[in-house]
Amino acid sequence: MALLDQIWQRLTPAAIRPVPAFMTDFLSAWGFRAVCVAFKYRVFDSLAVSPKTPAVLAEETGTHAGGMALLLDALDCLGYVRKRDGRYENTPMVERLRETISLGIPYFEKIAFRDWEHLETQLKDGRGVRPVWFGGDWKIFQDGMVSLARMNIDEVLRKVKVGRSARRLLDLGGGHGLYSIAFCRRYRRLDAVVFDVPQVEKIVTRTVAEHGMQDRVKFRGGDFFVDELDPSDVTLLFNLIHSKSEEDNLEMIRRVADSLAPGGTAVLLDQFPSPKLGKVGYAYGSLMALSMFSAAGQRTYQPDEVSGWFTKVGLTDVKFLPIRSAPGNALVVGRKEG
Ligand SMILES: C[S@@+](CC[C@H](N)C(=O)[O-])C[C@H]1O[C@@H](n2cnc3c(N)ncnc32)[C@H](O)[C@@H]1O
Repeated sequence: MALLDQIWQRLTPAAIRPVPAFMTDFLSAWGFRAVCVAFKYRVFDSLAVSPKTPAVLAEETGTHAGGMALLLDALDCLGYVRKRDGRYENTPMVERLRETISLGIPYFEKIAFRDWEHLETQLKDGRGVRPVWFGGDWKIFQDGMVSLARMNIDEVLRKVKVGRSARRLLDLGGGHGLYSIAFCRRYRRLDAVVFDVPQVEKIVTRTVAEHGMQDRVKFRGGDFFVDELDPSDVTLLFNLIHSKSEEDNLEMIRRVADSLAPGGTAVLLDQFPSPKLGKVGYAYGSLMALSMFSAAGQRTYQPDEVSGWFTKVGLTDVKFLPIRSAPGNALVVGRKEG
Protein backbone atom coordinates (compact mmCIF):
# COMPACT_ATOMS: atom_id res chain seq x y z
CA MET A 1 0.00 0.00 0.00
CA ALA A 2 2.99 2.29 -0.06
CA LEU A 3 2.02 3.51 -3.51
CA LEU A 4 -1.63 4.12 -2.68
CA ASP A 5 -0.77 5.85 0.59
CA GLN A 6 1.61 8.17 -1.15
CA ILE A 7 -0.70 9.03 -3.98
CA TRP A 8 -3.68 9.69 -1.75
CA GLN A 9 -1.60 11.81 0.60
CA ARG A 10 -0.50 13.96 -2.29
CA LEU A 11 -3.96 14.34 -3.78
CA THR A 12 -5.85 17.50 -2.90
CA PRO A 13 -9.51 17.00 -1.96
CA ALA A 14 -10.50 18.51 -5.32
CA ALA A 15 -8.61 15.75 -7.07
CA ILE A 16 -10.63 12.95 -5.51
CA ARG A 17 -12.64 12.27 -8.64
CA PRO A 18 -13.31 9.13 -10.64
CA VAL A 19 -10.34 9.49 -13.00
CA PRO A 20 -7.67 9.81 -10.29
CA ALA A 21 -9.29 6.92 -8.41
CA PHE A 22 -9.11 4.72 -11.51
CA MET A 23 -5.55 5.85 -12.22
CA THR A 24 -4.56 4.92 -8.66
CA ASP A 25 -5.66 1.34 -9.30
CA PHE A 26 -3.84 1.32 -12.62
CA LEU A 27 -0.68 2.73 -11.02
CA SER A 28 -0.78 0.22 -8.19
CA ALA A 29 -0.56 -2.59 -10.77
CA TRP A 30 2.30 -0.87 -12.62
CA GLY A 31 4.03 0.06 -9.38
CA PHE A 32 3.78 -3.47 -8.01
CA ARG A 33 5.35 -4.89 -11.16
CA ALA A 34 8.23 -2.38 -10.87
CA VAL A 35 8.76 -3.33 -7.22
CA CYS A 36 8.81 -7.05 -8.12
CA VAL A 37 11.43 -6.45 -10.81
CA ALA A 38 13.56 -4.49 -8.33
CA PHE A 39 13.36 -7.38 -5.84
CA LYS A 40 14.27 -9.88 -8.58
CA TYR A 41 17.35 -7.91 -9.59
CA ARG A 42 18.25 -7.66 -5.88
CA VAL A 43 18.28 -3.86 -6.09
CA PHE A 44 17.23 -3.51 -2.44
CA ASP A 45 19.77 -6.08 -1.23
CA SER A 46 22.51 -4.17 -3.03
CA LEU A 47 21.38 -0.79 -1.70
CA ALA A 48 21.27 -2.25 1.82
CA VAL A 49 25.04 -2.70 1.56
CA SER A 50 25.66 0.89 0.39
CA PRO A 51 23.94 3.73 -1.53
CA LYS A 52 24.69 3.56 -5.28
CA THR A 53 24.36 5.43 -8.54
CA PRO A 54 22.21 3.90 -11.29
CA ALA A 55 25.35 3.15 -13.31
CA VAL A 56 26.95 1.13 -10.52
CA LEU A 57 23.73 -0.73 -9.84
CA ALA A 58 23.27 -1.45 -13.55
CA GLU A 59 26.74 -2.92 -13.79
CA GLU A 60 26.22 -5.01 -10.67
CA THR A 61 22.86 -6.38 -11.83
CA GLY A 62 23.74 -6.74 -15.52
CA THR A 63 21.05 -4.28 -16.60
CA HIS A 64 20.88 -1.23 -18.86
CA ALA A 65 22.10 1.93 -17.06
CA GLY A 66 19.39 4.18 -18.51
CA GLY A 67 16.67 1.69 -17.69
CA MET A 68 17.96 1.22 -14.17
CA ALA A 69 17.93 5.00 -13.63
CA LEU A 70 14.25 5.10 -14.62
CA LEU A 71 13.41 2.12 -12.42
CA LEU A 72 15.09 3.84 -9.45
CA ASP A 73 13.18 7.07 -10.10
CA ALA A 74 9.94 5.09 -10.15
CA LEU A 75 10.88 3.35 -6.89
CA ASP A 76 11.64 6.77 -5.40
CA CYS A 77 8.10 7.95 -6.25
CA LEU A 78 6.70 4.78 -4.74
CA GLY A 79 8.56 5.30 -1.45
CA TYR A 80 10.93 2.34 -1.71
CA VAL A 81 14.19 4.24 -2.29
CA ARG A 82 15.30 7.84 -2.01
CA LYS A 83 17.87 9.82 -3.96
CA ARG A 84 20.66 11.73 -2.24
CA ASP A 85 23.54 13.41 -4.05
CA GLY A 86 23.02 11.32 -7.16
CA ARG A 87 23.00 8.02 -5.28
CA TYR A 88 20.01 5.95 -4.19
CA GLU A 89 19.40 4.30 -0.81
CA ASN A 90 16.64 2.13 0.66
CA THR A 91 13.96 3.83 2.73
CA PRO A 92 13.41 2.48 6.27
CA MET A 93 10.19 0.84 5.01
CA VAL A 94 12.17 -1.35 2.60
CA GLU A 95 14.69 -2.24 5.26
CA ARG A 96 11.84 -3.55 7.41
CA LEU A 97 10.16 -5.36 4.49
CA ARG A 98 13.15 -7.01 2.89
CA GLU A 99 13.42 -10.09 5.07
CA THR A 100 9.69 -10.73 5.12
CA ILE A 101 8.99 -10.22 1.45
CA SER A 102 12.03 -11.13 -0.69
CA LEU A 103 11.48 -14.89 -0.71
CA GLY A 104 7.80 -14.51 -1.65
CA ILE A 105 8.17 -12.12 -4.60
CA PRO A 106 7.80 -14.80 -7.34
CA TYR A 107 4.64 -16.00 -5.55
CA PHE A 108 3.05 -12.55 -5.28
CA GLU A 109 3.94 -11.79 -8.88
CA LYS A 110 2.51 -15.11 -10.04
CA ILE A 111 -0.83 -14.69 -8.30
CA ALA A 112 -1.15 -11.05 -9.38
CA PHE A 113 -0.20 -11.43 -13.04
CA ARG A 114 0.39 -14.94 -14.38
CA ASP A 115 -2.61 -16.63 -12.72
CA TRP A 116 -5.02 -13.96 -13.88
CA GLU A 117 -4.00 -14.13 -17.51
CA HIS A 118 -7.06 -16.34 -18.10
CA LEU A 119 -9.49 -14.66 -15.72
CA GLU A 120 -11.93 -13.77 -18.51
CA THR A 121 -12.26 -17.42 -19.56
CA GLN A 122 -12.40 -18.60 -15.96
CA LEU A 123 -15.24 -16.22 -15.23
CA LYS A 124 -17.09 -17.56 -18.25
CA ASP A 125 -16.50 -21.20 -17.35
CA GLY A 126 -17.33 -20.65 -13.70
CA ARG A 127 -14.33 -22.54 -12.42
CA GLY A 128 -10.55 -22.38 -12.09
CA VAL A 129 -8.68 -23.86 -15.03
CA ARG A 130 -6.19 -26.14 -13.32
CA PRO A 131 -4.44 -26.86 -10.04
CA VAL A 132 -1.62 -24.38 -10.59
CA TRP A 133 0.92 -25.14 -7.88
CA PHE A 134 2.34 -28.56 -8.57
CA GLY A 135 5.35 -29.20 -10.81
CA GLY A 136 7.66 -26.23 -11.39
CA ASP A 137 5.61 -23.85 -9.28
CA TRP A 138 5.73 -25.93 -6.11
CA LYS A 139 8.78 -24.11 -4.68
CA ILE A 140 7.31 -20.71 -5.59
CA PHE A 141 4.17 -21.66 -3.67
CA GLN A 142 6.04 -22.87 -0.58
CA ASP A 143 8.27 -19.78 -0.53
CA GLY A 144 5.15 -17.61 -0.80
CA MET A 145 3.65 -19.40 2.20
CA VAL A 146 6.83 -18.72 4.22
CA SER A 147 6.72 -15.05 3.25
CA LEU A 148 3.06 -14.76 4.29
CA ALA A 149 3.75 -16.56 7.57
CA ARG A 150 6.54 -14.12 8.38
CA MET A 151 4.06 -11.26 8.04
CA ASN A 152 1.70 -12.47 10.73
CA ILE A 153 3.50 -14.99 12.92
CA ASP A 154 4.35 -12.61 15.81
CA GLU A 155 0.81 -11.33 16.10
CA VAL A 156 -0.65 -14.84 15.80
CA LEU A 157 1.53 -15.92 18.73
CA ARG A 158 0.42 -12.90 20.76
CA LYS A 159 -3.26 -13.55 20.07
CA VAL A 160 -3.42 -17.33 20.52
CA LYS A 161 -3.05 -18.35 24.16
CA VAL A 162 -2.20 -22.01 24.66
CA GLY A 163 -3.17 -23.46 28.05
CA ARG A 164 -0.45 -24.68 30.46
CA SER A 165 -1.70 -28.26 30.22
CA ALA A 166 -1.45 -28.43 26.39
CA ARG A 167 1.16 -30.94 25.18
CA ARG A 168 0.25 -31.81 21.57
CA LEU A 169 -0.18 -29.44 18.64
CA LEU A 170 -1.48 -30.62 15.28
CA ASP A 171 -0.63 -28.30 12.36
CA LEU A 172 -3.10 -29.41 9.69
CA GLY A 173 -1.83 -28.66 6.16
CA GLY A 174 1.10 -27.09 8.01
CA GLY A 175 3.28 -26.79 4.87
CA HIS A 176 6.67 -25.30 5.77
CA GLY A 177 6.18 -25.99 9.51
CA LEU A 178 7.11 -22.49 10.69
CA TYR A 179 3.96 -22.06 12.78
CA SER A 180 4.63 -25.36 14.59
CA ILE A 181 8.22 -24.34 15.24
CA ALA A 182 7.15 -20.93 16.57
CA PHE A 183 4.48 -22.38 18.89
CA CYS A 184 6.85 -25.03 20.25
CA ARG A 185 9.51 -22.37 20.89
CA ARG A 186 7.00 -20.23 22.75
CA TYR A 187 5.47 -23.11 24.76
CA ARG A 188 8.20 -25.37 26.10
CA ARG A 189 5.87 -28.28 26.96
CA LEU A 190 4.41 -28.48 23.45
CA ASP A 191 5.32 -31.03 20.73
CA ALA A 192 3.94 -30.68 17.21
CA VAL A 193 2.93 -32.81 14.24
CA VAL A 194 2.91 -31.10 10.84
CA PHE A 195 0.36 -33.04 8.80
CA ASP A 196 0.52 -32.41 5.06
CA VAL A 197 0.78 -34.14 1.70
CA PRO A 198 3.89 -36.36 1.40
CA GLN A 199 5.48 -33.97 -1.18
CA VAL A 200 6.07 -31.45 1.62
CA GLU A 201 8.11 -33.76 3.85
CA LYS A 202 11.52 -32.67 2.53
CA ILE A 203 10.80 -28.97 3.04
CA VAL A 204 9.46 -29.48 6.55
CA THR A 205 12.30 -31.75 7.60
CA ARG A 206 14.86 -29.26 6.34
CA THR A 207 13.19 -26.27 7.99
CA VAL A 208 12.76 -28.10 11.30
CA ALA A 209 16.44 -29.13 11.24
CA GLU A 210 17.53 -25.55 10.46
CA HIS A 211 15.70 -24.46 13.61
CA GLY A 212 17.11 -27.37 15.65
CA MET A 213 13.61 -28.60 16.53
CA GLN A 214 13.81 -32.23 15.29
CA ASP A 215 12.95 -33.60 18.72
CA ARG A 216 9.73 -31.67 19.02
CA VAL A 217 8.33 -31.08 15.54
CA LYS A 218 7.55 -34.18 13.43
CA PHE A 219 6.09 -34.57 9.96
CA ARG A 220 3.26 -36.92 8.98
CA GLY A 221 2.23 -37.32 5.35
CA GLY A 222 -1.33 -38.05 4.28
CA ASP A 223 -4.74 -36.70 3.36
CA PHE A 224 -6.60 -35.09 6.22
CA PHE A 225 -9.96 -36.01 4.71
CA VAL A 226 -9.03 -39.68 4.67
CA ASP A 227 -6.44 -40.46 7.34
CA GLU A 228 -7.09 -40.48 11.04
CA LEU A 229 -5.94 -37.24 12.66
CA ASP A 230 -3.46 -37.28 15.53
CA PRO A 231 -5.14 -36.53 18.87
CA SER A 232 -4.23 -32.99 19.95
CA ASP A 233 -4.72 -30.22 22.50
CA VAL A 234 -4.33 -27.46 19.90
CA THR A 235 -5.02 -27.79 16.19
CA LEU A 236 -4.03 -25.17 13.62
CA LEU A 237 -6.00 -24.85 10.37
CA PHE A 238 -4.03 -22.11 8.64
CA ASN A 239 -4.79 -21.01 5.10
CA LEU A 240 -6.80 -24.09 4.26
CA ILE A 241 -10.47 -23.13 3.91
CA HIS A 242 -10.06 -20.71 0.97
CA SER A 243 -9.17 -23.57 -1.37
CA LYS A 244 -12.01 -25.85 -0.29
CA SER A 245 -15.80 -26.01 -0.63
CA GLU A 246 -18.19 -25.28 2.24
CA GLU A 247 -18.99 -29.00 2.57
CA ASP A 248 -15.30 -29.97 2.71
CA ASN A 249 -14.55 -27.24 5.24
CA LEU A 250 -17.36 -28.37 7.50
CA GLU A 251 -16.13 -31.95 7.22
CA MET A 252 -12.52 -30.87 7.95
CA ILE A 253 -13.56 -28.88 11.04
CA ARG A 254 -15.73 -31.76 12.23
CA ARG A 255 -12.73 -34.10 11.98
CA VAL A 256 -10.61 -31.57 13.89
CA ALA A 257 -13.24 -31.24 16.64
CA ASP A 258 -13.43 -35.05 16.94
CA SER A 259 -9.65 -35.39 17.30
CA LEU A 260 -9.29 -32.59 19.88
CA ALA A 261 -8.90 -33.55 23.52
CA PRO A 262 -11.59 -32.21 25.88
CA GLY A 263 -10.71 -28.58 26.64
CA GLY A 264 -8.63 -28.42 23.43
CA THR A 265 -8.54 -25.47 21.03
CA ALA A 266 -9.03 -25.19 17.26
CA VAL A 267 -7.35 -22.17 15.68
CA LEU A 268 -8.17 -21.21 12.09
CA LEU A 269 -6.36 -18.52 10.12
CA ASP A 270 -7.56 -17.22 6.77
CA GLN A 271 -8.48 -14.17 4.71
CA PHE A 272 -11.98 -12.73 5.08
CA PRO A 273 -13.86 -10.43 2.66
CA SER A 274 -15.26 -8.46 5.55
CA PRO A 275 -15.55 -4.71 6.33
CA LYS A 276 -14.68 -5.72 9.92
CA LEU A 277 -11.05 -5.86 8.72
CA GLY A 278 -10.86 -2.24 7.54
CA LYS A 279 -10.66 -0.96 3.95
CA VAL A 280 -7.38 -2.60 2.96
CA GLY A 281 -8.27 -5.86 4.73
CA TYR A 282 -11.71 -5.94 3.10
CA ALA A 283 -10.10 -5.38 -0.30
CA TYR A 284 -7.53 -8.13 0.28
CA GLY A 285 -10.15 -10.63 1.48
CA SER A 286 -12.32 -9.86 -1.57
CA LEU A 287 -9.52 -9.99 -4.16
CA MET A 288 -8.26 -13.17 -2.52
CA ALA A 289 -11.74 -14.64 -3.10
CA LEU A 290 -11.38 -13.93 -6.81
CA SER A 291 -7.85 -15.33 -6.77
CA MET A 292 -9.06 -18.58 -5.19
CA PHE A 293 -11.92 -18.74 -7.68
CA SER A 294 -9.35 -18.49 -10.45
CA ALA A 295 -6.92 -20.98 -8.91
CA ALA A 296 -9.24 -23.57 -7.40
CA GLY A 297 -12.85 -22.67 -8.17
CA GLN A 298 -13.26 -21.67 -4.49
CA ARG A 299 -13.42 -18.42 -2.46
CA THR A 300 -12.81 -16.79 0.90
CA TYR A 301 -15.58 -16.98 3.51
CA GLN A 302 -17.36 -14.52 5.79
CA PRO A 303 -16.51 -14.54 9.52
CA ASP A 304 -20.08 -15.67 10.35
CA GLU A 305 -19.90 -18.62 7.96
CA VAL A 306 -16.70 -19.90 9.56
CA SER A 307 -17.89 -19.26 13.14
CA GLY A 308 -21.08 -21.11 12.15
CA TRP A 309 -19.09 -24.21 11.12
CA PHE A 310 -17.26 -24.14 14.47
CA THR A 311 -20.53 -23.95 16.38
CA LYS A 312 -22.16 -26.63 14.23
CA VAL A 313 -19.49 -29.20 15.15
CA GLY A 314 -19.88 -28.39 18.85
CA LEU A 315 -16.95 -26.01 19.45
CA THR A 316 -17.70 -23.24 21.96
CA ASP A 317 -16.38 -19.78 22.98
CA VAL A 318 -15.92 -19.05 19.27
CA LYS A 319 -14.03 -15.81 18.66
CA PHE A 320 -13.08 -13.82 15.54
CA LEU A 321 -9.72 -12.08 16.02
CA PRO A 322 -8.42 -9.73 13.26
CA ILE A 323 -4.68 -9.81 12.50
CA ARG A 324 -3.69 -6.20 11.93
CA SER A 325 -0.09 -6.86 10.81
CA ALA A 326 -1.37 -8.78 7.77
CA PRO A 327 -4.45 -6.95 6.45
CA GLY A 328 -7.39 -9.16 5.49
CA ASN A 329 -6.29 -11.95 7.80
CA ALA A 330 -8.06 -13.06 10.95
CA LEU A 331 -8.22 -15.97 13.36
CA VAL A 332 -11.29 -17.95 14.34
CA VAL A 333 -10.71 -19.72 17.64
CA GLY A 334 -13.00 -22.26 19.32
CA ARG A 335 -12.80 -24.66 22.24
CA LYS A 336 -13.97 -28.20 22.78
CA GLU A 337 -15.92 -28.57 26.01
CA GLY A 338 -13.83 -30.38 28.60
C1 LIG B 1 -2.06 -22.69 1.55
S1 LIG B 1 -1.04 -23.89 2.22
C2 LIG B 1 -0.91 -23.39 3.89
C3 LIG B 1 0.37 -23.80 4.58
C4 LIG B 1 0.46 -23.34 6.04
N1 LIG B 1 -0.63 -23.90 6.82
C5 LIG B 1 0.43 -21.85 6.12
O1 LIG B 1 -0.57 -21.28 6.54
O2 LIG B 1 1.43 -21.21 5.75
C6 LIG B 1 -2.13 -25.27 2.32
C7 LIG B 1 -1.41 -26.56 2.70
O3 LIG B 1 -2.40 -27.56 2.95
C8 LIG B 1 -1.99 -28.77 2.38
N2 LIG B 1 -3.20 -29.58 2.10
C9 LIG B 1 -4.27 -29.22 1.36
N3 LIG B 1 -5.19 -30.22 1.33
C10 LIG B 1 -4.67 -31.24 2.07
C11 LIG B 1 -5.14 -32.52 2.42
N4 LIG B 1 -6.33 -32.98 1.99
N5 LIG B 1 -4.37 -33.30 3.22
C12 LIG B 1 -3.16 -32.87 3.65
N6 LIG B 1 -2.66 -31.62 3.35
C13 LIG B 1 -3.41 -30.82 2.57
C14 LIG B 1 -1.22 -28.34 1.12
O4 LIG B 1 -0.34 -29.34 0.68
C15 LIG B 1 -0.51 -27.07 1.61
O5 LIG B 1 0.77 -27.34 2.13
